[in-house]
Amino acid sequence: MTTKFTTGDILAQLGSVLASLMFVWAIIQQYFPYNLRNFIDKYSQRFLTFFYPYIQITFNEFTGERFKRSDAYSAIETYLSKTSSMQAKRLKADVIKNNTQPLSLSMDDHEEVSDVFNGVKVYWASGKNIMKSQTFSFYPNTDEKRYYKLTFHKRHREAILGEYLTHVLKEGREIKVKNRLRKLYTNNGAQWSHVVFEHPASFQTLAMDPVKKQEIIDDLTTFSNGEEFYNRIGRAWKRGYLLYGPPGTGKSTMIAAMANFLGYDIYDLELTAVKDNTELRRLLIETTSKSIIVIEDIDCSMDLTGQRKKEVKEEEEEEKDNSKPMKPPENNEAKASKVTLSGLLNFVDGLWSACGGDRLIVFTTNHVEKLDPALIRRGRMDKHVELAYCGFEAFRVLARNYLYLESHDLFEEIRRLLAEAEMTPADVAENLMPKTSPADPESCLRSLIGALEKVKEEANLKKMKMKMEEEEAGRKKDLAGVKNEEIKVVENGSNGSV
Ligand SMILES: Nc1ncnc2c1ncn2[C@@H]1O[C@H](COP(=O)(O)OP(=O)(O)OP(=O)(O)O)[C@@H](O)[C@H]1O
Ligand SMILES: [Mg+2]
Repeated sequence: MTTKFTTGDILAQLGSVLASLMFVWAIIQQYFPYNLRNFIDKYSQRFLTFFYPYIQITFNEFTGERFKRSDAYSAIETYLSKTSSMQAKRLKADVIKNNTQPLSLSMDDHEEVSDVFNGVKVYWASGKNIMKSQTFSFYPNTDEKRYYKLTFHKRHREAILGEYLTHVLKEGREIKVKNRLRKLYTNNGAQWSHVVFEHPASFQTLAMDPVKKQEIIDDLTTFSNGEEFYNRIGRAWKRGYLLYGPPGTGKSTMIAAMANFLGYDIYDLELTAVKDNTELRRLLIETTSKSIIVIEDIDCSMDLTGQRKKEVKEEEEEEKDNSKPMKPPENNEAKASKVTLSGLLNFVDGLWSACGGDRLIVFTTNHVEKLDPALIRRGRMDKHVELAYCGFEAFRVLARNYLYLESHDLFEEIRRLLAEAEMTPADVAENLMPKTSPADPESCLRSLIGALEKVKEEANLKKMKMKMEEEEAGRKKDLAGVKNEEIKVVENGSNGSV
């Protein structure tokens, strides 16, 4: 009869041999002189590696700099959190203030979990070394050095050291970016200050044509996963979006939805507060990767000749206001804007090539026709998105969000009216906002129908007025033509009489 040993049996045997050796080693450490201990340590390790086919790698929590947590350790911790929550018996929980996930879980000390990568099984164990403190303290001992130990068979050395570890670190970092508290930066002159970004907008709640929406989601996904692609084709990892449409169609809401979808920070750049191109460059270089840089109402922030309109307007008003003392000319000069279109274009084209990481730049405007074609050509603003008046599909999203309605008898009437009247999603949303508790969907829909009819009526009146004005102008023109003719005739007549 032959006895079969499973891999588990062999590992168990090796484990007990190791445990015995460790025990012997502990005794040796107590009683043998330092040199002899070193000697035994060295040769016992060689002996073990000869018979033990597994490789171990330790990732310490702190390396090098005393108070700096190792990036690899925290990426591994994040990477293992999902596996740990399913496999480990003892877990550590930490609260993270995040919209999507309230707790971060990791395995407790001296736990072990396994992971499989391309069919290869590896083991991750957590452990800690406690340093003996020389001083007495009432506080808990902080000299605990935690580590993760990765164990795998030596025949997989190449795959694990290369592909697997790269995968672990990349995925861990990505999850960390997604889970972090995101920030909204605004510039006060040349300084960024930030608050926590907690806008609830999402693509689900954004009312727009579903096909267009899916196109944008796909584009963003491709962009955010495109590091290798951008490297391969030798282009900076950036993408420009131009969002245009009338006020209240959801441009700012879409930016918030984009940031939530990608897990990016937002830098809301107020161009009118930036002194000159140098300051602009400095501000933009300070932005971090995985962020969206937003310039709202680009046509109002900057004139296409390079002078900011707001300030020019202010100056004009000041000139009109005689009660205010006039400022000395040099003061006015210092105040004039020096941020130019070419400065902005140079930045859009050039900076990201020098800074690593991915960035989206988003411009919004109510008047796309006013923008210089140089600013919005593809390559600078790669994707142009029109946020339009509310269509029926966009209305359905709002009805679902505001009133939990998938369908209703009044929907057909609303579909007909939306095709005839121009109303922004912001106005439609306002009409759908429940005015009673509990909400009465029908009265909200009727209020929307009333509002749409009013808009339609006003538009018809406006059209009629314009037509009448045109006809009046035409009549006046004709009359003027007739008068001119009469004058000519009179002139000719008088000439003839001479
Ligand atoms: N497409 C939309 N989907 C959902 N809500 C919308 C949409 N458009 C507007 N809203 C609602 O209307 C409000 C105003 O919208 P938002 O600020 O995004 O408009 P905007 O296009 O940026 O306008 P402006 O050009 O004046 O900056 C938002 O708070 C949001 O609740
Ligand atoms: Mg806006």
